[in-house]
Amino acid sequence: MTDLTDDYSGDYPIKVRGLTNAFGEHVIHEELELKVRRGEVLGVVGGSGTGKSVLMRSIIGLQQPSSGEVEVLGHDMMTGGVEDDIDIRSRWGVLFQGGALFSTLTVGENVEVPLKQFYPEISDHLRQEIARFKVRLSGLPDEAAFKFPSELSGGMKKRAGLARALALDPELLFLDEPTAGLDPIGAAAFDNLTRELKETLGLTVFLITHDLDTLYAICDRVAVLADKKVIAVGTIPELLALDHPWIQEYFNGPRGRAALAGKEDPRIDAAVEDAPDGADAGGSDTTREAGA
Ligand SMILES: Nc1ncnc2c1ncn2[C@@H]1O[C@H](COP(=O)(O)OP(=O)(O)OP(=O)(O)O)[C@@H](O)[C@H]1O
Repeated sequence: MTDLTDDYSGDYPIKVRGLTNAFGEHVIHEELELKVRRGEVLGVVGGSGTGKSVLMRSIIGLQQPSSGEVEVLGHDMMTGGVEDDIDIRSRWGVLFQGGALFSTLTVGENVEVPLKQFYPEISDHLRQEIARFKVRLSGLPDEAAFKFPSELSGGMKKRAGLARALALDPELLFLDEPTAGLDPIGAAAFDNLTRELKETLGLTVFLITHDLDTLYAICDRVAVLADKKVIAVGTIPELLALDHPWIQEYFNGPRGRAALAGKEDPRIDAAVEDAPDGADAGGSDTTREAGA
């Protein structure tokens, strides 16, 4: 892996070393390396099927890798004990693709689920109050707490999923394609919310996305998955300087350029100017639907 920014002296709440994942003969990751910095929003990009979700599942212990090391908040996810595992799971929140809300529970009750699981001693009243606070924190109106997922718009469902991910005051937040399926205004609002929560709550965010606007708007660095590995991790200007065909096509192709339009970051402008040739500069498209 090429880590393009080596001027960092802080700690890494997520460390992945030599990770290999395979389903039968199908090798998804081979000796993958990744380190996530404390307090950053790390965007994770890559073509469809490159294993972004499998990587996230490996980090949070939902996927048993074939080999390698995964360390989260100092905890070895491969060999840690059950008690430790339970403790560590209360220190992160996850927003899965599609929200993964329980359809028979209201939004408030969905947010209460992890509170009940990890803090059964909390009174019903306090638990409900905490859940309603998380619902508001996620930008939903108070009354949304009493609605069922089927009564919510796609954007509201994402926010409800976010409220549940924030239930336990996590240090780490995992977001799997949080803006997929949202209209551009809803997606931009979700981006802003993510950034605001990251800054006010001091979160470290692992964010899988195909959404170039999200990358430009809120990601401190971006990790690129290809060839079964994280081929590079760095800021967008740093990635743009690399002569890798997928990276060039992704960031410097028509959708990448459209996402860039309107951004006033001289570092990015300079990087585009200096980027190796080869990207298709023609055409235009809706950047919020940008796929890989
Ligand atoms: N439980 C599983 N059993 C078998 N194969 C799986 C399983 N989970 C994922 N895969 C395969 O692993 C590969 C990577 O899947 P993954 O969902 O991580 O891709 P992704 O990069 O997140 O894709 P997308 O951007 O389309 O969401 C795919 O080929 C997928 O079919």
